[in-house]
Amino acid sequence: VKGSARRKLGQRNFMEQVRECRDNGYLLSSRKIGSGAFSKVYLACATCERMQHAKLASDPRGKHHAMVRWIISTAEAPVEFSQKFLPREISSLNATYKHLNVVQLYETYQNSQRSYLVLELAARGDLLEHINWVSERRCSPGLDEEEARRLFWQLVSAVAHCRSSGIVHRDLKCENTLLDDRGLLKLTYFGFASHWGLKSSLPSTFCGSVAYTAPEILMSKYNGEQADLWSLGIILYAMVTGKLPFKEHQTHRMLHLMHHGPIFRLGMSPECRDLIRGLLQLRPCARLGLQQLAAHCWMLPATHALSGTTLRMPPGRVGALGRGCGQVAGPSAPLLIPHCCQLRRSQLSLSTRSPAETRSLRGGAPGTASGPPPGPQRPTQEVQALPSWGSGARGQPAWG
Ligand SMILES: Nc1ncnc2c1ncn2[C@@H]1O[C@H](COP(=O)(O)OP(=O)(O)OP(=O)(O)O)[C@@H](O)[C@H]1O
Repeated sequence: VKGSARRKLGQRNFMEQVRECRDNGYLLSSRKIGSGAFSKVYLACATCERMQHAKLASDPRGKHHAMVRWIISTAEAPVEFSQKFLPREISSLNATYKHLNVVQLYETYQNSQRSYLVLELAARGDLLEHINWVSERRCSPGLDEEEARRLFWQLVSAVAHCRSSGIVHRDLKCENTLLDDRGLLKLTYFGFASHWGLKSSLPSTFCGSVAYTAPEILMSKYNGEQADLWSLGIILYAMVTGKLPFKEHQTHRMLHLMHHGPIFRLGMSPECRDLIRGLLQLRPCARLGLQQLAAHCWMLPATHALSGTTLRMPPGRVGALGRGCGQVAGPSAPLLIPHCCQLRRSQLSLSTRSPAETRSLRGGAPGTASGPPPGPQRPTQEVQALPSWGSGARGQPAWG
């Protein structure tokens, strides 16, 4: 009886959401893409009238038909979530709008019960799923360096764009980078992001997931920008090895591992090792800066492989010169960023795992799914090489 009452309530809520969406110009599909602790993500499309909305009409990809609708039951969410993280997410996505590698937020609206976010659809799961799936298919952990370079380049480009928009992400990890149906990487989840100039440059809260967290944050000496560079190093290592470089639950053991540096597998190119080492420097000021990272010799083939637009780095954000084999561009030198990536299909047989399977990969956190995501069926047995072993579903923060 309890179960059927809950089902009825669920149906009534869903019908309310359908109505609220229609009133706001969106048709909600019954297909749930996934759910979080306080959210449900559904596929939706805009009505013709809604399509005239400025942001939808100027979608950089011109792909208007598919988008996700993130519905957050504000009534059920804790105050901290609805008053702190959600507004942060929205303002960061607004600030970083119009970059090919950052998830686009088209619109938001809310009532007393719910907040609705209309987001660009990234239909192919996250980077973690992709790495695990490719590893399984290749029977060898990690992506090949060419593919890793192409994806990493897009991530660096997204991070550089965020910086030039005044946003420091502070929770960079494989699970927070999604892939769309063209295999383009989309940075998302800005709930822990900080804006330059709003407060002091040192964030006061510990954000993110331990496995991707920089040592200075574990030691309570914060600097969001340089910590993001550490996380980029962890992500690159994860891409090319299919593993996390440092895996310990206790902070002091984690710091001990970090102190010894990452262990590289045979076969990894010296350039790639050099880049990872440059990012995984214990001292934040010794870490490669974004400009140096983008100009590093391991990254350079990506600039040839991708047709590009130019991106100027924010002034005064250039790190120390001359690390490793990276060639340092001048402070105002434009960086090539991917404009339209010519990615090979064979390299982009991305995840079509259902959210339920995704959850099991992420450590069995709660989440439901109704219906598989689009694309060909994939084996359900996944390599669990890269558990998201931080502190929660998608690495809920370990609050200090
Ligand atoms: N723009 C998007 N395109 C496609 N799928 C998305 C998009 N945004 C979120 N999702 C998927 O929807 C699911 C739920 O995401 P959501 O952000 O609501 O919760 P979560 O962050 O995964 O969980 P929690 O909030 O509990 O940490 C995830 O599996 C995520 O991959």
